Amino acid sequence: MSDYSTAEPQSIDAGAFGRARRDRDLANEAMCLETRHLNLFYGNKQALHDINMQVPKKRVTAFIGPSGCGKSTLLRTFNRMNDLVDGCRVDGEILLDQQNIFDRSVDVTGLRQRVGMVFQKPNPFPKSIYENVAYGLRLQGQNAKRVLDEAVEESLKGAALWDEVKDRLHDSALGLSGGQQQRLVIARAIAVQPEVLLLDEPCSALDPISTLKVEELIHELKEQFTILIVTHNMQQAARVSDYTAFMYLGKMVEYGDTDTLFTNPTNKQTEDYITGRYG
Ligand SMILES: Nc1ncnc2c1ncn2[C@@H]1O[C@H](COP(=O)(O)OP(=O)(O)OP(=O)(O)O)[C@@H](O)[C@H]1O
Repeated sequence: MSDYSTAEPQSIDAGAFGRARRDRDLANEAMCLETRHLNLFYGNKQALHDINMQVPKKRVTAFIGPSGCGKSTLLRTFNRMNDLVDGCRVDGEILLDQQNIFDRSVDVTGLRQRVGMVFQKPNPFPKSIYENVAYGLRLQGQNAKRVLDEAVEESLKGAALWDEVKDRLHDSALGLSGGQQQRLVIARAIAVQPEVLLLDEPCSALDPISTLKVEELIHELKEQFTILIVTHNMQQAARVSDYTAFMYLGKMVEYGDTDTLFTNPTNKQTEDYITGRYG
């Protein structure tokens, strides 16, 4: 039975998560990703300082912290999106299933298929709904109609969008609402069957109802994928995640089970932030 309820928590106190407590323990998890002494620099400016964390498989891990603390930078490092930023330099390691993603032998396009990403603002291509979802598979050389039809249907079902679009698959994706576009982008990401999904504030451009749908979707997707989410919204982090990392000034201040971090943080900075005393 799902432990997820859509009720809005009144505050971040014990029992106010809008869901049952999960009380996860990293010691009992199989790991998907691990960072080791990860430092990142934009030119001379260091944006990440000695990040060491393990990200468990098929769980939701949330990154929270004040603006500019490095949440998005860290998220983008997991599929080397920062390679595209001029002057950006990384040292340390990130292991994906025990292989360092910075190894020369790693094919970055392949890495980004294994580690898919969804951004804040829905970014469907100016193509049909069908072609948006089929895009990654076509890039891999898959053009068999039967295979694509099946993958498009499965992915749209997986993104909880199929019922809303099944009769208009060949219409432009740009005609969908913002919330539908974000679920389409998620369908596009899962069509290539990644292991990991990186979600960078996926709900911040959405209305409350679409936000709820995406949150419910995240809960379903973790059956299949390892999910990392950056969010500004602490209630959202508390609702959707199993584990939470609190970052401050490029450092990981506290990381662990979401229930514990929000109800009994070990660090004073974490406590100040989650109780709104930060600033
Ligand atoms: N492309 C870039 N070039 C130079 N500095 C950058 C770049 N991107 C981010 N930074 C800097 O790195 C630091 C971390 O930024 P980042 O966007 O990762 O933080 P964030 O926690 O995600 O912030 P927000 O919540 O506001 O999105 C900030 O000081 C930011 O100004």
